[in-house]
Amino acid sequence: METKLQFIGGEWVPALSKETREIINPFNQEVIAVAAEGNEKDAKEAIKAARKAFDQGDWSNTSASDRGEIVMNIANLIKRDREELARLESLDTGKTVEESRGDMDDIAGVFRYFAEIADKDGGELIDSPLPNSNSKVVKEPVGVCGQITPWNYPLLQASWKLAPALAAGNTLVMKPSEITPLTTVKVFELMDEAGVPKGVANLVLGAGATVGAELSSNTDVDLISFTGGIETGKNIMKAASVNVKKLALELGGKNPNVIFADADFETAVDQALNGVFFHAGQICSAGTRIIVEDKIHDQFVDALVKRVANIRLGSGFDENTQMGPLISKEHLSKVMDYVEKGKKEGATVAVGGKQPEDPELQDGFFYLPTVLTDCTTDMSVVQNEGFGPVITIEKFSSEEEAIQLANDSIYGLAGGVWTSDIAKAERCVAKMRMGTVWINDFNLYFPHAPWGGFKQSGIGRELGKPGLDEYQETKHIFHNLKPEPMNWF
Ligand SMILES: NC(=O)c1ccc[n+]([C@@H]2O[C@H](COP(=O)([O-])OP(=O)(O)OC[C@H]3O[C@@H](n4cnc5c(N)ncnc54)[C@H](O)[C@@H]3O)[C@@H](O)[C@H]2O)c1
Ligand SMILES: C[N+](C)(C)CC=O
Repeated sequence: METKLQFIGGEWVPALSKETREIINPFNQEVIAVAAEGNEKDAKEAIKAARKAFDQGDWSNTSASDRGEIVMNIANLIKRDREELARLESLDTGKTVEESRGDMDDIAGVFRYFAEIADKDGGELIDSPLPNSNSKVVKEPVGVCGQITPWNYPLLQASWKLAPALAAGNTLVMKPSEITPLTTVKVFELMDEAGVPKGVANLVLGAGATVGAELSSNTDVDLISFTGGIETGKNIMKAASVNVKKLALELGGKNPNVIFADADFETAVDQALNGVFFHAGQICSAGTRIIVEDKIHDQFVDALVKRVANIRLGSGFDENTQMGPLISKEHLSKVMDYVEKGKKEGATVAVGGKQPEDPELQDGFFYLPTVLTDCTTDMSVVQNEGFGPVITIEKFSSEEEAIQLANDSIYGLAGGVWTSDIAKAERCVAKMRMGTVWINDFNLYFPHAPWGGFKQSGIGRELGKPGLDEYQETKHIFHNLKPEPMNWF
């Protein structure tokens, strides 16, 4: 597949340098596409196009309902091309096609949601302190938005940024992860087909250090929205300070899944697996930190290990496969180092802890689903995000201890509590310092519910009404209907 093009000012163009990058299938390391490799110069061109479209184009003044209609067209085109998009996502990321189909349904739902709320907030009149006056508050687009996405959910994370930015009347430049650009390229074709005007949505492909850094530091960009790792987030935050850009950061997590002895045991075990092993654990909100009540610890570990040992690895295109490979050789080696460090610190490998020996999996970046027991809160495997199929298990003996452990983290993205005691569940979630907390569930997200992190898991929210607010400025307009001199001076 040839994808040597970027989308700038409504035209498909190669990188100015003519450089390209090979896109690799993580299942077998075959080259599946050749993509343009843009750099700072391409990013500057795209920002110029987005600036012009915002300052001189009609998009920001188009009625919100007309913008909503175009965003709805995108949702419908994603539904139309669901299978093609899902297969492309699986080819690029290694995840199962079934998972990718679910992602495409979620993505269409995200565009539909923001299309529907685009025209639902026309502003409000507020009480004025003076007679013969009125005071109103209106929402306006922020301007030119830089949007940077990761490789794990390439199109899903892109949709959480594209849909609200367009619905709110902004123009944008998106940079997908350089290793998984394929579905984002395809969606820019669909946005063009859906009627997004020229220059409004621009796409630059390439590395973070070049394209991403330019988007973060360029003073013509008014907002930067980033999803990715915590260290990259900190760099972007520094770069964005140059013109005090608005900033939205969706960063990592090491998410606690607290299991009390009175939980529905079978369901808690089953959902603990779902909470981690989709996409080989490469999920920001994966429940990789299991904190289980000591009374059921051994029984829980036994049940979990039996199920984990039976997870079927393979090609995402094989319908028997339950878990695909990791994204890259570099990432595989990071996950291996993470587990080795945990072992040195005293964790015990209850299952997994190595690459599979199956000859059919030797060309892919596979790692066995892994459970580490005897974990304590001071260990690096408990504190750091592994971003792989690795669960750490800790024990607790009281509700207070469970909460204390769950909150003992620099992260605050998501967490879960399993119990049949409703009051206990409510007490726990009230104290858990995370942007999303599930009671008797894990890893559920949908367009209406805001998503984002407490603590170092991020700044701001995507999805829900707050996800639209990120892309809007609030303006107060005071109108004096009977101006007269004050004669103060
Ligand atoms: N909170 C969430 O909703 C959420 C969702 C998905 C992924 N994530 C996080 O993403 C991380 C994994 O993704 P990743 O490895 O692609 O992250 P990453 O930080 O390495 O890269 C993310 C994006 O940032 C770009 N980038 C890299 N350096 C840059 C720089 N200096 N300036 C600007 N852009 C730069 C990359 O090219 C890529 O497009 C994990 O930590 C995961 O938890 C968070
Ligand atoms: C936000 N989510 C869960 C869709 C993907 C995180 O990596």
